[in-house]
Amino acid sequence: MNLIEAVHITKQFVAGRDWLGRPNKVVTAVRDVSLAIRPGETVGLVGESGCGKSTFARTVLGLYEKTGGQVLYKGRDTAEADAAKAYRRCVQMIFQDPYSSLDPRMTVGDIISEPLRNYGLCPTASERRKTVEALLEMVDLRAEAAQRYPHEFSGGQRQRVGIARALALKPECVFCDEPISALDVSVQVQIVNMLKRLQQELGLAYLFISHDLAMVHHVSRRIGVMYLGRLVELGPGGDVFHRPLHPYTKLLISAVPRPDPGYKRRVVVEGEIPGPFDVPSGCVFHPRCPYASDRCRREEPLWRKVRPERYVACHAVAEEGL
Ligand SMILES: Nc1ncnc2c1ncn2[C@@H]1O[C@H](COP(=O)(O)OP(=O)(O)OP(=O)(O)O)[C@@H](O)[C@H]1O
Repeated sequence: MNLIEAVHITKQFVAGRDWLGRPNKVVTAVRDVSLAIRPGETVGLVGESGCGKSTFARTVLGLYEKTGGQVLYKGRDTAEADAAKAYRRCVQMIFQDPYSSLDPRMTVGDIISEPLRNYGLCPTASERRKTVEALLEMVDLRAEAAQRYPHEFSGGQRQRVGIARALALKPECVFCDEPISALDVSVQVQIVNMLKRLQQELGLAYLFISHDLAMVHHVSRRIGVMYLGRLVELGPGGDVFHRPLHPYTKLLISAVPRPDPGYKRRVVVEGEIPGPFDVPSGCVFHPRCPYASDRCRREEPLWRKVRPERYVACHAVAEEGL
């Protein structure tokens, strides 16, 4: 059974109001995205900045109210109070910026134990101290770190504190929103390896969000590719990375740096992402797509299963019968 299933999730933001305060300008940050996460697996979500990755994660988590769709937790609709309560504990999030996501006025011990206090777990101070120590050890920080403040730590150490806090409630799934992009490359490797170790030890599932397709490929069992709020491709990680179907995924892969100095980057498609207020008709990717036909300009492609576990929304792929 799926641990979490996002079904047809849509999220719109009000971006302008008329003189009576009525919304007259709306941004659709996420449109009709369905994605399931199974117990213990990592699903990567990739796409350029502004394509709606963070909004999707925050909406599925319940940090943003959804405009449409359903979130199921172990098959139960999280609109129901009981399922919602269990779900809130089961899924936690770690954020991109370890500098701003931790309250600078709180000690690391208080930051990590705050969720325990909010849920009435570990009622005594000594129980909380022991739990905090165990959590610090899990993320390779020393017990003394609990008495110190976030500014006394490096970026990588602060991200470890964020991870320890996310683990405090023993979640089954952690949404990792660009968890390493603010860190130095050597620290990125350490954090990714630690996330993998924690996954093994604790049986965690991850939704791993990044604009870096190579990194997403490195950590994920399955990869979803987003463009302008839509999911355009989904499949097993190796398949999406080595045999992409959607022209946009091919564009992302052509942009992945190669270690070979003789390698010439093959730019498959060019052009800027349209703004959220001038979303193209038909397939939203058609202005940048080298395979675009009249049909792509007119008709939005359907989300199609092309083989087991493999989905894509593209007229060209459908017509070639892949
Ligand atoms: N609170 C908000 N109010 C209005 N528009 C928003 C809000 N949050 C996000 N958006 C818009 O929704 C779209 C998707 O943004 P989102 O941050 O989810 O993308 P992203 O893929 O996570 O990009 P990044 O990696 O830069 O965070 C963008 O057009 C953004 O401007």
